[in-house]
Amino acid sequence: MKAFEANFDGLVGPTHNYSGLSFGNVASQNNQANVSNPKLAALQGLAKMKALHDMGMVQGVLAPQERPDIFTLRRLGFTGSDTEVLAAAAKDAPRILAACCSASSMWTANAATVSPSADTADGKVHFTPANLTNKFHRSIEHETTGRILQATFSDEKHFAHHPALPGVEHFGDEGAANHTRFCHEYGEAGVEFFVYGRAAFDGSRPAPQKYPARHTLEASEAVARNHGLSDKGVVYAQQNPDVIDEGVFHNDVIAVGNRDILFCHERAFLDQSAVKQELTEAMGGRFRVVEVPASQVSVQDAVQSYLFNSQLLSLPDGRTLLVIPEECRNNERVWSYLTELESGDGPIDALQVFDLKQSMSNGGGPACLRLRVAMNEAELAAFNQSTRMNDTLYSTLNDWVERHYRDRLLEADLADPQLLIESRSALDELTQILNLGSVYPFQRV
Ligand SMILES: NCCC[C@H](NC(=O)CCC(=O)O)C(=O)O
Repeated sequence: MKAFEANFDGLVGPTHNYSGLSFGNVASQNNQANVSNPKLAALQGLAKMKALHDMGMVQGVLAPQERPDIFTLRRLGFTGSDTEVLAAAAKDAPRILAACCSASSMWTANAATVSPSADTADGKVHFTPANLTNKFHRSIEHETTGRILQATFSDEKHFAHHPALPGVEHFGDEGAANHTRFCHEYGEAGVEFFVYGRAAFDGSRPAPQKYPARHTLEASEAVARNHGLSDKGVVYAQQNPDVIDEGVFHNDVIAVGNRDILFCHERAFLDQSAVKQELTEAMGGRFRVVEVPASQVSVQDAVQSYLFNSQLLSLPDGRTLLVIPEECRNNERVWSYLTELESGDGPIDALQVFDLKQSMSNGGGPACLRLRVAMNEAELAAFNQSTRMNDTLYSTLNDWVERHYRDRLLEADLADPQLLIESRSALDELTQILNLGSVYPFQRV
């Protein structure tokens, strides 16, 4: 059966803001307290989704989360009416309030790890929502993420859903941002490549010194077991701990892969030559690596431009496209590398630039915004078609954003009870547009 790679992008939620919540993520830290524009952020994301749909790619939408997260604030001891909860949190714990208002679920590369049916023992597509334990504001996503994934991929004949791993640092799991699947054809068994920052149960292994390694080897191994992957279909690699300390908080900031191509920086992995060899062997010798030398693009340039946070796509006409953020064009060294790459005879044929500045300013590029789900024709027909991008859904969602979103948000606005009302009424309407049922806590009380 023919199979395709679908990209499910996170729709940016109405509370998108810059709160500097992610220690180790340079953009998040540098833009703390800047004014955000949630409306523009959502429209920029939708424009990318529509463009991929127009290229003939299968494109889906994943709904954002309910924020402000009143339910978490109540768990933390804030009481009274919703308005009183917001006011008390703003007064006594403004940083906790900010964490409970983040629109960070937009970066759906962190939503889950997905294994296509060709790789799994039971022949189903498997999903494990990432626990995102390392950052409090992200650790409160996985439950609702799981419900949104179940509402998007609900047919039990084809889709299997697991709960997130235990929410402790030993099993820190950042999902598909640290997972890539290689294959020759999407419908054939592939090689799932799990990249981790540290080994939690082995203190003798190297680890970053300055910034956290969010993802552990043990988390990846547990996901591989739960998904029923075969030993020969899995390769593990450790991220170079030094580059984590230079701001590479996820592997998708320094490497991206698709089919039989790995595009990465030469300093991406610990013992990089062994990693390349292991992947090549697992791929039966047919594997291509495009490795960018530090002499042309430094790790700092990669972190600043998000060159590797690109989408490497196989277009319907067979060409390979690299989808990059505008920041790549604005960096002289990166752009000169890319111009050479495009005109050379390597595996990357074309470039497409997108303006994703609102998301980029929080450390999320084109690849962070999407969750890849490779599916065969039967699975494609079985997922929730109301979440599939097309011309009608694009204009419906644009109109929905125009009606519900603000174009300016500061930390001081997060306690505004009106923002909570706006956000909930927008999401209530969205669940109808996307036919999701009651996935949000406020719809379930
Ligand atoms: N894959 C990209 C994830 C970016 C995300 N940034 C944030 O959460 C920043 C939020 C803020 O600082 O307001 C993160 O670091 O996990």
